[in-house]
Amino acid sequence: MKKHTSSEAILLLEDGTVFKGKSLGRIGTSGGELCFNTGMTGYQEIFTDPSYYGQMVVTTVSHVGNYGVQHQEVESGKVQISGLVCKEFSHFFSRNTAEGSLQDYFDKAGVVGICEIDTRALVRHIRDKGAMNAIVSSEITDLDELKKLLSQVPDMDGLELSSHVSTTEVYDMKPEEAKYRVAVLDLGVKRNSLNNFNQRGCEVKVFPYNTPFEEMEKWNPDGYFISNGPGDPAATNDAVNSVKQILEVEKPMFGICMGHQILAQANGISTYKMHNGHRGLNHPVKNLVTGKSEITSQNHGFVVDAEQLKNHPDVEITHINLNDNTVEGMRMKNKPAFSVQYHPESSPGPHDSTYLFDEFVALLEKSKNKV
Ligand SMILES: NC(=O)CC[C@H](N)C(=O)O
Repeated sequence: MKKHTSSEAILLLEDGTVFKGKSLGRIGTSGGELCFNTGMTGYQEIFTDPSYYGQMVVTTVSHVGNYGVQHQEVESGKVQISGLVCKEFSHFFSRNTAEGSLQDYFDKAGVVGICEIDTRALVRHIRDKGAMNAIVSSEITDLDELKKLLSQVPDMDGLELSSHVSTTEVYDMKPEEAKYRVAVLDLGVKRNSLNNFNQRGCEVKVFPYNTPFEEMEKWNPDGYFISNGPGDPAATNDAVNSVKQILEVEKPMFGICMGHQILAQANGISTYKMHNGHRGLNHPVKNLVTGKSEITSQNHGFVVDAEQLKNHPDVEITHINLNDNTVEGMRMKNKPAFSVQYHPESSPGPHDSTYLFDEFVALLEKSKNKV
């Protein structure tokens, strides 16, 4: 294996804080919103999750890259993060089934990153000060020049990003025996959500983020899935309009993460940006319907307003986060529509919450029998 030689790299935060380290991935410059993920494993799934588009990921696990990469461990067709910030970046990998190194993978994908920095100090800093933009460079050392480039990185608040990651063509994924048809509004869908539907006998047709409701309804689906995705849910107007129309026909609807936030918006409930998002694989959530707790995979920076939800006549809270009591799930009282803020498809993460896919399929079955 050839030895990789890293050059110096700089990470500059919006508040002027500077971290110096070594380069990883492609030599270059890249900016985005800095966010940290506390997961201990599953880096390739995280880096290819479209919800991270426009964000630079700080990993709190200290070693990244040591088990290489594999083509089937992706959540979309490409690497989506705008940069990686970590402590130890391993240029060598040891796993029998690995197909290559993370370094080569990033180099090919054009991902710029920085390693050998004190990620504990960095995470404490953004945990206290809140989410902020940053720029990483392994080619520019002049801080004034970097500051200028950083000021051009857009603010996540108010930013529409689904159009950058959604499919442009409608496509279909069919299990051997398909019993139900699920139309997917792709705001940045993760592959494992689609797999979970296929595993339960659902054929899925995936539509671009701005597909009008009538277009999807022409396929005559049994139900709708509103996917996860990057950016500010308040800036994703087309999806909110489609969801309002889906609610009118009263077909089963399931939303995950961005899809959950869009369902809230469609009911006139607002979302807001959190001081720090939830990103990791061990977030405790309580299901208020069953009283059971589950350990969940999470990745979000926005959240649904709990007070507005509590006072809404048609919607109720079904799940809450046990760390900070934020809303983690809701359902409509008189319509077959529900959603969660976290990731039951996990990948990576624990599988405590896959029962939600079963509950959706039960709704599909019930609504089929009604017709
Ligand atoms: N994973 C997601 O769907 C994230 C939703 C939204 N972009 C947020 O950050 O809250």
